[in-house]
Amino acid sequence: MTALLSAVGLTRRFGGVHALRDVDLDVAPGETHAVIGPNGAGKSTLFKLIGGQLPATAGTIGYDGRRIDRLAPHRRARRGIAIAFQDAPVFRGMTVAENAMVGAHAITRAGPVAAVLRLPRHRHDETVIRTLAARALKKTGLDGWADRPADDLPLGQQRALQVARALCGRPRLLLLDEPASGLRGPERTALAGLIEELRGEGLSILLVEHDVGFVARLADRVTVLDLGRVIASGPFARIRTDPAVIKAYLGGPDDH
Ligand SMILES: Nc1ncnc2c1ncn2[C@@H]1O[C@H](COP(=O)(O)OP(=O)(O)OP(=O)(O)O)[C@@H](O)[C@H]1O
Repeated sequence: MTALLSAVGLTRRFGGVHALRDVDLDVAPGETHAVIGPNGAGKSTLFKLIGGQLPATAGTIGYDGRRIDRLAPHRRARRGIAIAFQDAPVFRGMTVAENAMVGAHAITRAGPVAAVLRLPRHRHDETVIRTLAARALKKTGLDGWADRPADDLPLGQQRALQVARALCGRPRLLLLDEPASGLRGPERTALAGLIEELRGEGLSILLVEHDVGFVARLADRVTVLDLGRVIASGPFARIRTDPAVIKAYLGGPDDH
């Protein structure tokens, strides 16, 4: 099957540091693909390259049959790539629904000037945005919180709100950056259930996650990075016994 996302030879240097070296990775339509690796492996850098927050030093990124690696982040968002960053801010002083709506502005046609001037096409957009937000909050179990200040949300619901915000952009590919980080058992289980539901609806998901149980439950395929390189890729059951993966996580005598 043709991949929805296809990164080839992705490389990113920061001065003398190779954060990513010649990384190939693809996400098939409807697949949940996890990226794991020890601290400093290059996972966040990979996400930023795909989202467009950072340019690559070398390599290409194809999405839906076209190259996107020179597009600005908002143009990638319009094509259906949404990112839920673990540390993305919940805007304080705004309601939960208003926070979710922020994710829809990226894909509306009128843009911010029309919004300020309150042009008719902006008013049309506003109706669309409200509908998208209401749907996303229902899907993420936050509909009961819609009019409450976002500051009131417990951590589990804040993560759900990051996902709701991303869903407002009507993505075909959802990038999730350590969604389970800091969550307790029941919150983690609820979030895993939500991600499973989204996968069941055919959404393609690329997930960076440290929580091995989370990855084992959700990922169809796992790519393991170490020191910026892909050291293994395949189903979780296979990579967990891969000697290179075990060595990367536990360290070997020649690492010191
Ligand atoms: N803006 C930057 N400037 C300089 N070096 C950077 C920058 N961003 C990342 N790096 C370096 O690139 C390498 C990969 O970092 P990255 O944050 O992508 O790893 P990671 O796998 O996400 O790590 P973690 O699991 O700790 O979040 C590290 O050596 C890091 O120090």
